[in-house]
Amino acid sequence: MPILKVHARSVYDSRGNPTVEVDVFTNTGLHRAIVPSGASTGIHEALELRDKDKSKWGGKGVLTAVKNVNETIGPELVKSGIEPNDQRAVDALLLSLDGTPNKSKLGANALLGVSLAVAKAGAAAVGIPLYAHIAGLTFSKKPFVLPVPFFNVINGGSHAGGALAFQEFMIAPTGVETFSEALRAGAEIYQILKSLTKKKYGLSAGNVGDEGGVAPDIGTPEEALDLITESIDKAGYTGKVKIAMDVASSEFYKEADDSGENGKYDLDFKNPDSDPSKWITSQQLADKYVELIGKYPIVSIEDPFAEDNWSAWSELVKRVDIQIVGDDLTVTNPLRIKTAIDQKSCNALLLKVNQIGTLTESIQAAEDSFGDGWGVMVSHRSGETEDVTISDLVVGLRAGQIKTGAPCRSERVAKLNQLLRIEEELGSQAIYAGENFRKTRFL
Ligand SMILES: O=C(O)[C@@H](CO)OP(=O)(O)O
Ligand SMILES: [Mg+2]
Repeated sequence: MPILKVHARSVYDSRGNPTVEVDVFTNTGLHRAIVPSGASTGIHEALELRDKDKSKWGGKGVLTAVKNVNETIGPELVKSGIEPNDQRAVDALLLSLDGTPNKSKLGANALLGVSLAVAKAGAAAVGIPLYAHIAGLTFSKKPFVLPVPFFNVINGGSHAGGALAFQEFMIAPTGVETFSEALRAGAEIYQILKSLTKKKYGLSAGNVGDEGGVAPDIGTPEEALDLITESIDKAGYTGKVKIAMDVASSEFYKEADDSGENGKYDLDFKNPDSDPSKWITSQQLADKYVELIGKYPIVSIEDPFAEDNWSAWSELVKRVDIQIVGDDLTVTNPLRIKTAIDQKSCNALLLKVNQIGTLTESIQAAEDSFGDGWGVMVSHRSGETEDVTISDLVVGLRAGQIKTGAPCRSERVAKLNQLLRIEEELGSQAIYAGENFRKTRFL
Protein backbone atom coordinates (compact mmCIF):
# COMPACT_ATOMS: atom_id res chain seq x y z
CA MET A 1 0.00 0.00 0.00
CA PRO A 2 2.43 2.70 -1.12
CA ILE A 3 2.09 6.45 -1.05
CA LEU A 4 0.13 7.55 -4.12
CA LYS A 5 0.50 11.30 -4.03
CA VAL A 6 1.86 14.12 -1.85
CA HIS A 7 0.56 17.66 -2.10
CA ALA A 8 1.48 20.75 -0.06
CA ARG A 9 -0.12 24.16 0.17
CA SER A 10 0.32 27.36 2.16
CA VAL A 11 -2.30 27.87 4.91
CA TYR A 12 -2.33 30.17 8.00
CA ASP A 13 -1.42 29.69 11.63
CA SER A 14 -2.91 31.21 14.79
CA ARG A 15 -0.89 34.41 14.37
CA GLY A 16 -2.09 34.81 10.79
CA ASN A 17 1.30 33.82 9.35
CA PRO A 18 1.60 31.41 6.44
CA THR A 19 2.57 27.85 7.24
CA VAL A 20 2.93 24.54 5.39
CA GLU A 21 0.10 22.01 5.10
CA VAL A 22 0.79 18.60 3.56
CA ASP A 23 -1.69 16.04 2.20
CA VAL A 24 -0.53 12.45 1.73
CA PHE A 25 -2.79 10.17 -0.30
CA THR A 26 -2.78 6.39 0.05
CA ASN A 27 -5.44 3.80 -0.63
CA THR A 28 -6.88 4.58 2.82
CA GLY A 29 -7.58 8.15 1.72
CA LEU A 30 -6.21 11.59 2.57
CA HIS A 31 -3.89 12.16 5.56
CA ARG A 32 -3.03 15.73 6.51
CA ALA A 33 -0.58 17.56 8.76
CA ILE A 34 0.02 21.27 9.38
CA VAL A 35 3.33 22.61 10.64
CA PRO A 36 3.48 24.93 13.72
CA SER A 37 5.84 27.89 14.14
CA GLY A 38 7.65 29.51 17.07
CA ALA A 39 8.27 33.15 18.03
CA SER A 40 10.88 32.72 20.75
CA THR A 41 12.83 30.31 18.60
CA GLY A 42 16.20 28.95 19.70
CA ILE A 43 19.14 29.84 17.45
CA HIS A 44 20.11 26.16 17.25
CA GLU A 45 16.74 24.98 15.88
CA ALA A 46 16.46 23.36 12.44
CA LEU A 47 15.74 25.97 9.78
CA GLU A 48 12.17 27.00 9.11
CA LEU A 49 12.32 27.99 5.47
CA ARG A 50 10.68 31.36 4.77
CA ASP A 51 10.60 33.00 1.33
CA LYS A 52 13.20 35.63 0.50
CA ASP A 53 10.57 37.74 -1.28
CA LYS A 54 9.72 40.47 1.26
CA SER A 55 6.93 41.93 -0.86
CA LYS A 56 4.50 39.19 0.17
CA TRP A 57 3.60 38.43 3.82
CA GLY A 58 6.53 40.63 4.93
CA GLY A 59 9.00 37.89 4.05
CA LYS A 60 7.11 35.24 6.02
CA GLY A 61 5.81 33.27 3.04
CA VAL A 62 6.38 29.53 2.80
CA LEU A 63 5.97 29.12 -0.95
CA THR A 64 9.53 27.82 -1.33
CA ALA A 65 8.95 25.14 1.32
CA VAL A 66 5.65 24.23 -0.37
CA LYS A 67 7.42 23.98 -3.72
CA ASN A 68 10.11 21.77 -2.16
CA VAL A 69 7.39 19.34 -1.09
CA ASN A 70 5.49 19.44 -4.38
CA GLU A 71 8.48 19.27 -6.70
CA THR A 72 11.14 17.34 -4.79
CA ILE A 73 10.08 15.49 -1.64
CA GLY A 74 6.65 14.33 -2.86
CA PRO A 75 7.75 12.89 -6.22
CA GLU A 76 10.81 11.21 -4.63
CA LEU A 77 8.70 9.66 -1.89
CA VAL A 78 6.14 8.31 -4.34
CA LYS A 79 8.92 7.00 -6.58
CA SER A 80 10.65 5.26 -3.64
CA GLY A 81 7.68 2.96 -3.08
CA ILE A 82 8.30 3.10 0.71
CA GLU A 83 5.27 1.98 2.71
CA PRO A 84 3.74 4.76 4.84
CA ASN A 85 4.02 2.69 8.02
CA ASP A 86 7.80 2.45 7.56
CA GLN A 87 8.35 5.83 9.25
CA ARG A 88 12.08 5.31 9.70
CA ALA A 89 12.62 4.69 5.98
CA VAL A 90 10.47 7.69 5.05
CA ASP A 91 12.35 10.01 7.42
CA ALA A 92 15.71 8.62 6.28
CA LEU A 93 14.75 9.49 2.72
CA LEU A 94 13.74 13.02 3.79
CA LEU A 95 17.09 13.49 5.54
CA SER A 96 19.05 12.27 2.54
CA LEU A 97 17.12 14.54 0.17
CA ASP A 98 17.93 17.52 2.37
CA GLY A 99 21.47 16.49 3.24
CA THR A 100 22.26 19.43 5.56
CA PRO A 101 22.69 19.31 9.35
CA ASN A 102 19.97 21.91 10.02
CA LYS A 103 17.56 21.14 7.14
CA SER A 104 18.46 24.38 5.41
CA LYS A 105 18.19 23.01 1.88
CA LEU A 106 14.54 21.95 1.81
CA GLY A 107 13.40 23.48 5.12
CA ALA A 108 12.43 21.75 8.38
CA ASN A 109 8.86 22.95 7.78
CA ALA A 110 8.73 21.13 4.42
CA LEU A 111 10.19 17.94 5.92
CA LEU A 112 8.03 17.94 9.02
CA GLY A 113 4.74 18.37 7.16
CA VAL A 114 5.54 15.29 5.09
CA SER A 115 6.88 13.29 8.05
CA LEU A 116 3.75 13.86 10.18
CA ALA A 117 1.25 13.35 7.36
CA VAL A 118 2.98 10.06 6.52
CA ALA A 119 2.72 8.99 10.20
CA LYS A 120 -1.06 9.43 9.96
CA ALA A 121 -1.13 7.47 6.71
CA GLY A 122 0.99 4.79 8.40
CA ALA A 123 -1.47 4.47 11.30
CA ALA A 124 -4.36 4.19 8.84
CA ALA A 125 -2.51 1.56 6.81
CA VAL A 126 -2.40 -0.75 9.81
CA GLY A 127 -5.84 0.37 11.02
CA ILE A 128 -4.82 1.71 14.44
CA PRO A 129 -5.00 5.13 16.12
CA LEU A 130 -2.02 7.45 15.61
CA TYR A 131 -0.94 7.26 19.28
CA ALA A 132 -0.80 3.45 19.06
CA HIS A 133 1.17 3.64 15.81
CA ILE A 134 3.68 6.01 17.45
CA ALA A 135 3.89 3.72 20.49
CA GLY A 136 4.84 0.96 18.06
CA LEU A 137 7.67 3.12 16.68
CA THR A 138 9.14 3.54 20.14
CA PHE A 139 9.17 1.89 23.55
CA SER A 140 5.69 0.37 23.76
CA LYS A 141 4.66 -0.56 27.23
CA LYS A 142 1.11 -0.80 28.53
CA PRO A 143 -0.85 0.80 30.05
CA PHE A 144 -0.95 3.99 28.02
CA VAL A 145 -0.32 7.15 30.03
CA LEU A 146 -2.36 10.33 29.69
CA PRO A 147 -0.26 13.44 30.29
CA VAL A 148 -0.47 16.17 32.88
CA PRO A 149 -1.51 19.25 30.88
CA PHE A 150 0.60 22.32 31.67
CA PHE A 151 -1.74 25.26 30.96
CA ASN A 152 -0.03 28.52 30.15
CA VAL A 153 -2.48 30.89 31.83
CA ILE A 154 -0.39 34.08 32.03
CA ASN A 155 1.51 35.10 28.90
CA GLY A 156 4.51 37.42 29.04
CA GLY A 157 7.88 37.75 27.30
CA SER A 158 7.80 37.77 23.52
CA HIS A 159 4.27 36.30 23.45
CA ALA A 160 2.51 39.33 24.87
CA GLY A 161 2.60 43.09 25.40
CA GLY A 162 3.16 44.31 28.95
CA ALA A 163 6.34 44.48 30.97
CA LEU A 164 6.55 40.88 32.23
CA ALA A 165 9.87 39.34 31.13
CA PHE A 166 9.17 35.69 31.96
CA GLN A 167 7.26 34.20 29.03
CA GLU A 168 4.93 31.57 30.52
CA PHE A 169 3.23 30.93 33.84
CA MET A 170 1.58 27.54 33.82
CA ILE A 171 -0.70 25.54 36.08
CA ALA A 172 -0.31 21.76 36.28
CA PRO A 173 -3.05 19.66 37.89
CA THR A 174 -0.80 16.89 39.15
CA GLY A 175 -2.97 16.00 42.15
CA VAL A 176 -6.19 14.96 40.37
CA GLU A 177 -7.15 11.46 39.27
CA THR A 178 -7.78 11.71 35.53
CA PHE A 179 -6.93 13.80 32.47
CA SER A 180 -10.51 15.04 32.15
CA GLU A 181 -10.48 16.22 35.78
CA ALA A 182 -7.19 17.96 35.05
CA LEU A 183 -8.73 19.75 32.11
CA ARG A 184 -11.75 20.77 34.14
CA ALA A 185 -9.49 22.09 36.92
CA GLY A 186 -7.47 24.04 34.36
CA ALA A 187 -10.57 25.56 32.81
CA GLU A 188 -12.10 26.47 36.18
CA ILE A 189 -8.92 28.09 37.47
CA TYR A 190 -8.42 29.91 34.17
CA GLN A 191 -11.91 31.49 34.34
CA ILE A 192 -11.30 32.68 37.90
CA LEU A 193 -7.86 34.00 36.96
CA LYS A 194 -9.39 35.90 34.07
CA SER A 195 -11.94 37.71 36.23
CA LEU A 196 -9.41 38.36 39.01
CA THR A 197 -7.00 39.83 36.46
CA LYS A 198 -9.67 42.12 35.07
CA LYS A 199 -10.65 43.23 38.56
CA LYS A 200 -7.08 44.00 39.58
CA TYR A 201 -5.57 45.30 36.38
CA GLY A 202 -8.50 46.61 34.35
CA LEU A 203 -10.75 45.17 31.65
CA SER A 204 -8.17 44.95 28.88
CA ALA A 205 -5.90 42.87 31.14
CA GLY A 206 -8.29 40.01 30.37
CA ASN A 207 -7.16 40.09 26.75
CA VAL A 208 -5.05 37.10 25.83
CA GLY A 209 -1.52 36.58 24.49
CA ASP A 210 -0.36 34.22 21.74
CA GLU A 211 -1.08 31.07 23.74
CA GLY A 212 -4.43 32.09 25.21
CA GLY A 213 -3.17 33.13 28.65
CA VAL A 214 -4.13 36.54 30.05
CA ALA A 215 -1.54 39.26 29.54
CA PRO A 216 -1.83 41.91 32.25
CA ASP A 217 0.76 44.66 32.34
CA ILE A 218 2.52 43.42 35.45
CA GLY A 219 6.19 43.83 36.16
CA THR A 220 7.32 41.02 38.41
CA PRO A 221 7.04 37.24 38.43
CA GLU A 222 5.79 37.44 42.02
CA GLU A 223 2.71 39.39 40.88
CA ALA A 224 1.93 36.72 38.29
CA LEU A 225 2.53 33.89 40.76
CA ASP A 226 0.32 35.58 43.40
CA LEU A 227 -2.50 35.91 40.87
CA ILE A 228 -2.20 32.24 39.98
CA THR A 229 -1.98 31.04 43.57
CA GLU A 230 -5.07 33.04 44.48
CA SER A 231 -6.96 31.58 41.52
CA ILE A 232 -5.98 28.01 42.41
CA ASP A 233 -7.12 28.58 46.00
CA LYS A 234 -10.40 30.24 44.99
CA ALA A 235 -11.19 27.36 42.64
CA GLY A 236 -10.65 24.89 45.49
CA TYR A 237 -7.58 23.13 44.10
CA THR A 238 -4.99 24.11 46.72
CA GLY A 239 -2.26 21.45 46.81
CA LYS A 240 -3.69 19.61 43.80
CA VAL A 241 -2.57 22.06 41.15
CA LYS A 242 1.09 23.08 40.94
CA ILE A 243 2.89 25.84 39.03
CA ALA A 244 5.46 25.81 36.22
CA MET A 245 7.25 28.57 34.33
CA ASP A 246 8.92 28.93 30.97
CA VAL A 247 11.25 31.85 31.47
CA ALA A 248 12.45 31.77 27.82
CA SER A 249 15.44 33.71 29.06
CA SER A 250 17.38 33.62 25.77
CA GLU A 251 15.00 36.41 24.75
CA PHE A 252 16.49 38.79 27.32
CA TYR A 253 20.12 37.66 27.57
CA LYS A 254 22.56 40.47 26.76
CA GLU A 255 26.29 41.05 26.33
CA ALA A 256 27.43 37.42 26.34
CA ASP A 257 30.98 36.59 25.27
CA ASP A 258 31.66 34.57 22.09
CA SER A 259 31.12 31.26 23.86
CA GLY A 260 27.67 32.42 25.03
CA GLU A 261 28.76 32.74 28.66
CA ASN A 262 29.08 35.65 31.12
CA GLY A 263 26.14 37.68 29.81
CA LYS A 264 23.50 39.59 31.75
CA TYR A 265 19.73 39.13 32.01
CA ASP A 266 17.54 42.17 31.33
CA LEU A 267 14.22 41.73 33.12
CA ASP A 268 13.07 45.03 31.58
CA PHE A 269 13.86 43.93 28.01
CA LYS A 270 10.63 45.19 26.47
CA ASN A 271 11.44 48.73 27.57
CA PRO A 272 13.57 50.45 24.89
CA ASP A 273 15.09 52.61 27.65
CA SER A 274 16.02 49.68 29.85
CA ASP A 275 18.85 50.61 32.24
CA PRO A 276 21.91 48.31 31.75
CA SER A 277 23.04 48.90 35.32
CA LYS A 278 19.96 46.92 36.45
CA TRP A 279 20.70 43.84 34.32
CA ILE A 280 21.44 40.83 36.50
CA THR A 281 23.97 38.00 36.39
CA SER A 282 23.05 34.33 35.99
CA GLN A 283 23.96 33.87 39.65
CA GLN A 284 21.45 36.55 40.70
CA LEU A 285 18.81 35.03 38.43
CA ALA A 286 19.46 31.61 39.98
CA ASP A 287 19.01 33.13 43.45
CA LYS A 288 15.67 34.51 42.27
CA TYR A 289 14.55 31.02 41.14
CA VAL A 290 15.55 29.48 44.46
CA GLU A 291 13.60 32.19 46.29
CA LEU A 292 10.50 31.65 44.10
CA ILE A 293 10.66 27.86 44.49
CA GLY A 294 10.73 28.36 48.28
CA LYS A 295 7.66 30.58 48.17
CA TYR A 296 5.36 29.01 45.56
CA PRO A 297 4.47 25.41 44.59
CA ILE A 298 6.70 25.45 41.50
CA VAL A 299 7.44 22.01 40.03
CA SER A 300 9.10 22.89 36.73
CA ILE A 301 11.16 25.70 35.20
CA GLU A 302 11.97 25.80 31.49
CA ASP A 303 14.83 27.75 29.92
CA PRO A 304 15.93 29.38 33.19
CA PHE A 305 19.09 30.49 31.36
CA ALA A 306 20.02 31.34 27.80
CA GLU A 307 20.70 28.75 25.12
CA ASP A 308 24.51 28.92 25.37
CA ASN A 309 24.93 29.92 29.01
CA TRP A 310 25.70 26.25 29.80
CA SER A 311 27.56 26.80 33.07
CA ALA A 312 24.58 28.52 34.74
CA TRP A 313 22.32 25.56 33.92
CA SER A 314 24.50 22.95 35.63
CA GLU A 315 24.84 25.14 38.71
CA LEU A 316 21.06 25.45 39.07
CA VAL A 317 20.44 21.72 38.61
CA LYS A 318 22.78 21.11 41.55
CA ARG A 319 20.89 23.59 43.74
CA VAL A 320 17.23 22.57 43.25
CA ASP A 321 15.25 19.35 43.09
CA ILE A 322 12.46 20.39 40.73
CA GLN A 323 12.22 19.72 36.99
CA ILE A 324 14.54 21.91 34.89
CA VAL A 325 13.49 21.77 31.22
CA GLY A 326 15.69 22.44 28.21
CA ASP A 327 13.97 24.08 25.23
CA ASP A 328 16.17 26.64 23.44
CA LEU A 329 19.10 24.84 25.09
CA THR A 330 18.40 21.40 23.63
CA VAL A 331 16.14 22.20 20.62
CA THR A 332 14.97 18.54 20.36
CA ASN A 333 18.36 17.83 18.83
CA PRO A 334 20.14 14.58 19.81
CA LEU A 335 23.57 16.30 19.64
CA ARG A 336 22.62 19.13 22.01
CA ILE A 337 20.75 16.68 24.25
CA LYS A 338 23.96 14.65 24.52
CA THR A 339 25.92 17.71 25.61
CA ALA A 340 23.22 18.57 28.16
CA ILE A 341 23.32 15.00 29.51
CA ASP A 342 27.13 15.08 29.75
CA GLN A 343 27.13 18.44 31.50
CA LYS A 344 24.06 17.67 33.66
CA SER A 345 22.52 20.92 32.44
CA CYS A 346 18.86 19.99 32.90
CA ASN A 347 16.71 17.00 33.76
CA ALA A 348 13.92 17.23 31.21
CA LEU A 349 13.47 17.81 27.49
CA LEU A 350 10.92 20.06 25.87
CA LEU A 351 10.03 18.15 22.73
CA LYS A 352 8.96 20.25 19.74
CA VAL A 353 8.73 18.36 16.47
CA ASN A 354 9.48 21.38 14.29
CA GLN A 355 12.73 22.11 16.11
CA ILE A 356 14.22 19.02 14.50
CA GLY A 357 12.02 18.32 11.47
CA THR A 358 11.11 14.62 11.42
CA LEU A 359 9.10 12.28 13.63
CA THR A 360 11.89 9.69 13.80
CA GLU A 361 14.40 12.24 15.11
CA SER A 362 11.83 13.53 17.62
CA ILE A 363 11.31 10.00 18.92
CA GLN A 364 15.09 9.59 19.12
CA ALA A 365 15.36 12.83 21.12
CA ALA A 366 12.78 11.49 23.57
CA GLU A 367 14.52 8.10 23.80
CA ASP A 368 17.89 9.71 24.51
CA SER A 369 16.35 11.89 27.21
CA PHE A 370 14.47 9.04 28.88
CA GLY A 371 17.69 7.03 28.65
CA ASP A 372 19.32 9.41 31.10
CA GLY A 373 16.31 9.43 33.43
CA TRP A 374 15.02 12.78 32.20
CA GLY A 375 11.38 13.78 31.93
CA VAL A 376 9.96 14.68 28.50
CA MET A 377 7.35 17.39 27.99
CA VAL A 378 5.76 17.44 24.52
CA SER A 379 5.07 20.99 23.38
CA HIS A 380 3.10 23.08 20.93
CA ARG A 381 4.54 26.27 19.37
CA SER A 382 3.24 29.79 19.94
CA GLY A 383 2.08 29.80 16.30
CA GLU A 384 -0.28 26.82 16.10
CA THR A 385 -3.06 25.35 13.99
CA GLU A 386 -5.94 22.89 14.19
CA ASP A 387 -3.48 19.99 13.79
CA VAL A 388 -3.54 17.78 16.91
CA THR A 389 -0.66 15.40 16.20
CA ILE A 390 1.18 16.32 19.42
CA SER A 391 -1.69 14.92 21.50
CA ASP A 392 -1.20 11.50 19.93
CA LEU A 393 2.55 11.93 20.19
CA VAL A 394 2.54 12.53 23.95
CA VAL A 395 0.44 9.40 24.52
CA GLY A 396 2.45 7.32 22.04
CA LEU A 397 5.72 8.34 23.70
CA ARG A 398 4.31 7.77 27.19
CA ALA A 399 5.88 11.12 28.00
CA GLY A 400 3.43 12.09 30.74
CA GLN A 401 3.48 15.87 30.23
CA ILE A 402 2.25 18.25 27.54
CA LYS A 403 2.16 22.01 27.25
CA THR A 404 -0.35 23.37 24.85
CA GLY A 405 -1.30 26.84 26.10
CA ALA A 406 -4.35 27.96 28.00
CA PRO A 407 -7.68 26.11 27.94
CA CYS A 408 -8.83 28.84 25.55
CA ARG A 409 -8.47 29.54 21.79
CA SER A 410 -9.29 26.70 19.41
CA GLU A 411 -5.74 25.93 18.25
CA ARG A 412 -4.82 25.20 21.92
CA VAL A 413 -8.09 23.55 22.99
CA ALA A 414 -8.02 21.29 19.90
CA LYS A 415 -5.08 19.40 21.41
CA LEU A 416 -6.80 19.09 24.79
CA ASN A 417 -10.03 17.90 23.16
CA GLN A 418 -8.09 15.25 21.25
CA LEU A 419 -6.67 14.02 24.56
CA LEU A 420 -10.22 13.80 25.94
CA ARG A 421 -11.13 11.58 22.96
CA ILE A 422 -8.06 9.39 23.51
CA GLU A 423 -8.88 9.12 27.22
CA GLU A 424 -12.43 8.02 26.39
CA GLU A 425 -11.26 5.52 23.79
CA LEU A 426 -8.64 3.95 26.07
CA GLY A 427 -10.81 3.82 29.19
CA SER A 428 -9.18 1.51 31.73
CA GLN A 429 -6.26 0.81 29.37
CA ALA A 430 -4.79 4.20 30.34
CA ILE A 431 -3.62 5.82 33.55
CA TYR A 432 -3.17 9.52 34.32
CA ALA A 433 0.42 10.62 34.87
CA GLY A 434 -0.44 12.83 37.87
CA GLU A 435 2.39 13.30 40.35
CA ASN A 436 4.56 10.86 38.40
CA PHE A 437 4.71 13.18 35.38
CA ARG A 438 8.53 13.23 35.38
CA LYS A 439 8.87 9.47 35.51
CA THR A 440 6.03 7.98 33.46
CA ARG A 441 8.42 6.19 31.17
CA PHE A 442 9.71 4.19 34.10
CA LEU A 443 6.40 3.30 35.79
O1 LIG B 1 9.18 28.81 24.21
C1 LIG B 1 8.31 27.94 24.05
O2 LIG B 1 8.35 26.94 24.75
C2 LIG B 1 7.29 28.04 22.97
C3 LIG B 1 5.99 27.38 23.16
O3 LIG B 1 5.32 27.75 24.33
O4 LIG B 1 7.21 29.30 22.38
P1 LIG B 1 7.68 29.47 20.85
O5 LIG B 1 6.86 28.51 20.05
O6 LIG B 1 7.41 30.92 20.54
O7 LIG B 1 9.13 29.15 20.81
MG1 LIG C 1 10.20 27.49 25.81
